[in-house]
Amino acid sequence: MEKNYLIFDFGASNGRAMVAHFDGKRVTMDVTHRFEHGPIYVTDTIYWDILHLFSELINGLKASLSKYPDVQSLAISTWGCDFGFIDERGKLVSNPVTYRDKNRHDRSKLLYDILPQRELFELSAGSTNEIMGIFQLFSFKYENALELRSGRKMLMIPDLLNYFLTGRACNEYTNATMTLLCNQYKRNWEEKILNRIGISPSILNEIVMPGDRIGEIQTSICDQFGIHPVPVIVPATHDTASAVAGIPVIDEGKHWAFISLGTWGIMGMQTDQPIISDQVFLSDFGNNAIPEGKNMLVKYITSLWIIQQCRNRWRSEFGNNLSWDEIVQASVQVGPSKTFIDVDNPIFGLPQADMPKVIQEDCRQRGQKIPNSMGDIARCFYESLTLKFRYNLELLEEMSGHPLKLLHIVGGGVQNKMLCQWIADAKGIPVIAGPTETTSMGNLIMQLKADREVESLKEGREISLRSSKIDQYEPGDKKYWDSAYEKYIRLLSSQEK
Ligand SMILES: Nc1ncnc2c1ncn2[C@@H]1O[C@H](COP(=O)(O)OP(=O)(O)OP(=O)(O)O)[C@@H](O)[C@H]1O
Ligand SMILES: C[C@H](O)[C@H](O)[C@@H](O)C(=O)CO
Repeated sequence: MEKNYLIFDFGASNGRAMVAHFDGKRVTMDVTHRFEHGPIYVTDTIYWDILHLFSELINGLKASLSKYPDVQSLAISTWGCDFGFIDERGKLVSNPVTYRDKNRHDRSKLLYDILPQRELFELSAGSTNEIMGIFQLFSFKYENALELRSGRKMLMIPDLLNYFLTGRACNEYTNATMTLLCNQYKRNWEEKILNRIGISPSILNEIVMPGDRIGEIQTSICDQFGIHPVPVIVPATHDTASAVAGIPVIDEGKHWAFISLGTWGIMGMQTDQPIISDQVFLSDFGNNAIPEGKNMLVKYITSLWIIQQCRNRWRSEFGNNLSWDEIVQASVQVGPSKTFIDVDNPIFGLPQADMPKVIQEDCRQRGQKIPNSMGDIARCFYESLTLKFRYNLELLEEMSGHPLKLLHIVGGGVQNKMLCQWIADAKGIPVIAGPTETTSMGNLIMQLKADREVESLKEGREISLRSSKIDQYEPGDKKYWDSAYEKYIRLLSSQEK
């Protein structure tokens, strides 16, 4: 008998509700609701509009339940890092601040005066990339912000949405590791970190694990919106952890790595334990939880965000119809790039009104030829990103002590076939690309586990493999990429000086 499950996958620029039909072997998905949203700049801060997100959650629920009243459960995954607070009455204190807000980045040095970066890494095992939650929490502390004066419970974005739905305030573990407030060996909050930054542990809640049932839609919400109660499961609420859970792994025994390719390129490998070492720290990698007590050793690389920002700008010049295809074709036509950027340079991670100009200015400052046309700029970006991936894949090989045999690329970025082929060529590794919807697949696997339809992540990934459209890219000629890589490495080392 076919069973239906409701998935909410909210990304940083759009969200969707999907109903997955599971026939015991395979899954098909029906997108029942889609919406756009985005960060909002006001009073020198960039916020998320959490009530807009909640109203879209309700729209997704209504659309899905009217078509599929029999869904077994629902589960929500969103981007990581960000959180809001509820006060002592259980009311929302304010809109959550986004991980791209400048303040949390600017204040990281002050945090490190209290809790040195290396110590933070060793206590949490996480990447000390400034997008992580602790930097925002510290920024609130520094400002003596209302969030901390009135806030009684800190809830990550999916935790907050779950709380609005069910009335239960808890923190799901994979996303909790995106705060750097957890000790990933003990799988619990790390009081040493909280004490050092002067935050009361009481703001943190019971930790729940992917696959746990946390309740059902509360009566007041059902009455208000004319829907019926549905069990609420926590998946890996951090979308990347869900994406990794959903990878259609073709050979678990091979040394494989992954890139979750979207606005971020989250590159890494699955390991049994968090890895804390000099090499991991110095390479800006870190650990985050994925389901079943497993770990991902990852690096958060600013990726298609840069070209998305460029497209926003180009659309204002060339018209709103400018497609990804046209940008990719323009980059193909101009031929090999004469210039490169370091996509990890913080200026590329911030919202920019004119990203093409920021790229040109960076090239000028580094004494490189300035890319002029849309094609030149896109080519410079796509090649730089490809080389950055090669660089980090080599670091992963050094860290793990094994050559990589296979790379899985998942997420919206797999629609860029040229980029997938370039990554295969530049690293000389076969790439399995797809599906675009791995986060939803990973979300579903945890609902299937909660419903005892599958026993393990491994079994879930076999379902993902049977149900997904994947493309294989064999590595081609590496000569061009070897010479480009030499130039790129020179650029990276000149930056360090
Ligand atoms: N047809 C296409 N050709 C080339 N690139 C594409 C195509 N479609 C999407 N992309 C690239 O993939 C990126 C991400 O796509 P999309 O927004 O569908 O994914 P997503 O999973 O929602 O990403 P995120 O969750 O990180 O926001 C786009 O910014 C774009 O660079
Ligand atoms: C940086 C975060 O992990 C973010 O949630 C990431 O998962 C993402 O943007 C994927 O779309």
